Amino acid sequence: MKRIALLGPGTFTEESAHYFLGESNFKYVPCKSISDVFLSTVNGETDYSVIPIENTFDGSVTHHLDWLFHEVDLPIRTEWVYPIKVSLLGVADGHAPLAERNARIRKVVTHSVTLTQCRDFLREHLPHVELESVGSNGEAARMVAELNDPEVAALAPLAAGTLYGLEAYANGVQDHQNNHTRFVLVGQEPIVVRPTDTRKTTILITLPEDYPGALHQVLSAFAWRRINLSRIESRPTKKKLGNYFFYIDIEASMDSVLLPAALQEIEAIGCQVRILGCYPTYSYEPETSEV
Ligand SMILES: O=C(O)C(=O)C[C@]1(C(=O)O)C=C[C@@H](O)C=C1
Repeated sequence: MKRIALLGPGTFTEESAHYFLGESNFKYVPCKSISDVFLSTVNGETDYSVIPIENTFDGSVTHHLDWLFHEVDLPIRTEWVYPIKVSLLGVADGHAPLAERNARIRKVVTHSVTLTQCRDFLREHLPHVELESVGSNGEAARMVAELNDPEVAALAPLAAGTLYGLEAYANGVQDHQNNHTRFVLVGQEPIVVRPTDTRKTTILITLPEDYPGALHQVLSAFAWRRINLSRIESRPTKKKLGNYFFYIDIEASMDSVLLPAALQEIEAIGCQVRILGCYPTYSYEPETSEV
């Protein structure tokens, strides 16, 4: 059975992987930090890693993109987009009145990305609390259960509350209902989850130095072939101040005629092109009762 490293237990990453890959088709290996997730696949302890890379409201998880460029050579094998619904969890208090509960809480523990997704909620309902960020939301829930302190709460998935025996003080507290996170599965071997017609290609491009208009030429290689780009992000190469590479998501497959031709044209002007993956992509289909 293939092994998959992910942040967990009790995280959104785990919940989304169970949803898209199935709970029993793989052996899931929960890790405390994202570097442990990456390294377990790099060191051969697992076959794949699940990495959150983008959120609707917080944008790219740049730290994770940088790992893919600088630290590891793990191709992207598939991608999925999953809705993030955050709950406020704490020790059971027999459903105390909301105002009493909010006044009692003095600290909220969560993952830094979840914090940015719940800023308005915190400002409105818990403006007085101390905020502590930890490696994952599952870890936040675990800490609150272990502390067993009614003054400390976690922002985490509802499932983490069930896992650690916490009460849900409030559900759906993320500031926007349309809150989604994009996850990628990286690893050395291709994987087939289920058939889909949608494929994407992700590339990393480093521009030649002192070549005026290089980025314009890169973009026009896609534009005149009518190849759609869904994301372009610049990140420092860390070699020299002002030196950047571009992380580009392309809505086309390397099996098409046009995309390899566009990449050849880009290489011909002296750009370095690294293909990070050409992979199937899945999106969440809500149950009809959820719509
Ligand atoms: O801590 C978790 O629950 C995670 O799965 C991590 C993570 C992230 O790193 O973006 C995943 C999805 C949510 O957007 C918030 C946090």
